[in-house]
Order: sequence, then structure tokens, then C-alpha cells
Amino acid sequence: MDTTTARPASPVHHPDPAAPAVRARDLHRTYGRGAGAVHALRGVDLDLAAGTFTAVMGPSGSGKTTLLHCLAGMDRPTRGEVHWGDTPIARLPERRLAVVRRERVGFVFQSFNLMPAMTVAQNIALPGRLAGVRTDRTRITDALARVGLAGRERHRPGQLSGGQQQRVAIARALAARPAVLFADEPTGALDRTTGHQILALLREGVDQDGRTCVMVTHDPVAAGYADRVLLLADGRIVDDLDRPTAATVTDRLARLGG
Ligand SMILES: Nc1ncnc2c1ncn2[C@@H]1O[C@H](COP(=O)(O)OP(=O)(O)OP(=O)(O)O)[C@@H](O)[C@H]1O
Repeated sequence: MDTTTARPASPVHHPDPAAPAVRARDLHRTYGRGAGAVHALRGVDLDLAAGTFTAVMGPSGSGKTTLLHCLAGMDRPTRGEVHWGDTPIARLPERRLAVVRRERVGFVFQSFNLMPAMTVAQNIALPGRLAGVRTDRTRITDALARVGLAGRERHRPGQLSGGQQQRVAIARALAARPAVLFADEPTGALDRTTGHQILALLREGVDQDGRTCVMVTHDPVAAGYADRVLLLADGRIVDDLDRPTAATVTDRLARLGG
């Protein structure tokens, strides 16, 4: 009997460890149609290595938030593809995308987006609850400890400073232990000192936990916390800086007129 016949391919999914954490190819996003159409993204290609911190910068209206939303699976590109690891997400059905998004990525907004009537613990558990998943107490406690807010479970957002509220928002994003954290101007509503604490926290997540972080910012000092800066203009990546400093970023932005 012939026992050498090839076995059928295994149906089990083995993630490719060499795949970039986030990859975009030929990403286009057009709002509206016809003469009034706005081409917010006009062909973006990028690979973001796992365990790196990338800042996205560029003049107002250059497409930064649109890019972040498309990369984070919060908006659908008009054309092109986004991969998280080796999973293509741009055309996943909405319910499937919601599950994968919850498992793989977190999002932090400039305005914290906490529910004022809920406690800190309830805010952290909310994304899970909306997805029908219970967030156990240790996850909440761990996430709060990670952001330096141990013991604040029962506080309400209104009893916390802006910086502390942003920490809760980060804890909420971290509770699902995402591989990638997206942040849109996370320090935009904070004073400089508080902003630095938040940036140090994002940096720590990359260095200690191997998380991938992608942040939109207008602030060259904030961008100096990143490993890499992508500069957008008119919906395209026009520059790519490794190991940026506030000075090099300011210089490149000035050349862009941003
Ligand atoms: N929902 C929308 N409908 C129509 N046009 C939009 C929409 N969202 C964004 N745009 C347009 O797309 C372009 C890119 O917007 P986007 O918010 O991505 O830029 P940005 O670089 O993040 O800007 P800013 O720095 O001012 O926040 C802009 O011309 C904007 O007006």
C-alpha cells in the first residue's frame, strides 16, 4: 500500500510570525461622488513591523485620521487592502470584522470617549459587553495597574483629571490585550506634562509588551517618542523618517508647509 501520498493541507490557521503587524496596499478612500468627491487617501502602501511605534503626521486635511480609521478597521477603504498580520480585513463582513477587531486592535481617541455615568470598571468592560463577552475582573485590575490607576475601579470619569481619563481610555483599549493600538491625537486635549505621561505609557507598551502602536499627532515632540514617522500630504505618504527627533520632524514638516 502506498503510504507516501501527500496529506491534504491542514485547515488550521497558522499565523505567519514574519508578517508585518499592519500592512496596507494601494489604499484609497474617497468621500462622496462626482464633482464633489473628496479623495482623502490616494494610494497608500505601508508595512508596520510588529513591536514598533509609528507616528502619522501631515498638514490638516492630509488624510491622517482617514488612514488611521482604515488601518484600524473602523472605516472601509474605497480601494486597496489592509492586513492585520496575514488576515485581510478590508472586505470582511461587518460582524466578522467586529470580532477580529475586538481580538486584535484597540483604539484611543483625543476626547477619551468615556461614558460619564459609568464607573471606570464599567467603562473598561463596555466594549466586551457590547460584543457579548464578559471582561473578568482581573483583566480590569491588570489594565488599570498598567496605566498607573490601580484601585480606581469605582470612580466615575468626572472624578478624574483629563490625563487620568485618557489612562482609563488606554486601559479600556488594553483590556482585550490587542496586538495593535491605534491612537488619534491621544495627547491633543492634555497639557504637556500629562501628555508626556501618556506618550511614555504608549512607548512602554511597545518596549515591554511588544505591542505595535500607531499614533496620529500634530506635535513633533510627541512624534519623537515613535520609532518612525510617516508624513502624509494630499492622501499620500511623502516622507518616512526613522528614529525621529522633534527637530528632524519639525524640519520635514516645515518643508511640507504643514
Ligand atoms: N466623512 C467625511 N465626509 C466627507 N469628507 C471627509 C469626511 N471625513 C474627512 N473628509 C475629508 O477628507 C480629507 C481628509 O480628512 P482627515 O480628517 O483624514 O484629515 P486629517 O489629516 O486627519 O486632518 P486634521 O489634521 O485636520 O484632523 C479632508 O479633506 C476632509 O475634509
